[in-house]
Amino acid sequence: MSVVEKEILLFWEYVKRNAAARSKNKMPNQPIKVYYLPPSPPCRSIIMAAKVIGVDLELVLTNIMEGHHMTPEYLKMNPQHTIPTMDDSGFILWESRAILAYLANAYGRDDSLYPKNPRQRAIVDQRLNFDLGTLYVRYSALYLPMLFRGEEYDEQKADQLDEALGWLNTFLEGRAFVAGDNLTIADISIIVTITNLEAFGYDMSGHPNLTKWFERTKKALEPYGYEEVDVAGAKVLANFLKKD
Ligand SMILES: N[C@@H](CCC(=O)N[C@@H](CS)C(=O)NCC(=O)O)C(=O)O
Repeated sequence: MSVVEKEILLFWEYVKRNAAARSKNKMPNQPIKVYYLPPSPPCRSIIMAAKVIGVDLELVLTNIMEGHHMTPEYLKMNPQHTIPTMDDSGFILWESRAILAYLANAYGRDDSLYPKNPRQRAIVDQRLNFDLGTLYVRYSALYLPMLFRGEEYDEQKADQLDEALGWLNTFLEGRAFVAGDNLTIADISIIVTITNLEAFGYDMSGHPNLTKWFERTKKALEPYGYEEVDVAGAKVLANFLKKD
């Protein structure tokens, strides 16, 4: 066999192996359960990502206002008692960003939502960690006391949130999406906070890259439930804000 024939054979084996691995991974055997509540921001990101990926979810309403997350059954599954929690044929996972990465890895048609290239993936991970450790923390510090305890707007906390939005604005310099040229799970994780801010009337006009990205990402997610899932959930939360 010539060298060229050997190369062709090896390549063909590689194509077949990959196709087999991909088709094995493609669809879950049973519907993936997600314990959720519609207005919950991290739950909204999971529902939109599943639609982008094209995987069906069985949504299990879990009303944390009524303690559905504190039952012995729920605590056995997730001792940290948070929503969203995912059950994929007995594989239990919580923390929305970990769930996003799992769904994209396990069921993504390709790796565009969560790249396999180490450096590209590292940028997506950096954005997800920024979201978890900084943006969502600063958003929560300002708004959760206002939403659930009727507290007043705190200027110092607002400045800290605006500083985080400024960093996000800088990350977006020369990029269409938060981690590069295409939509990734980092955009889907971050947009839910930005959608809340819009619903709460937060002025983001000082961050032009951010506002342009927001419009672009809304359009990208429009076919995947942006209005029905994300905006609708944010509006429910906005109703909790004290009106002057
Ligand atoms: N970092 C977590 C946050 C999850 C979280 O705090 N969810 C809230 C609802 S939005 C919750 O479950 N609260 C009830 C509790 O913590 O007991 C994630 O992204 O999944």
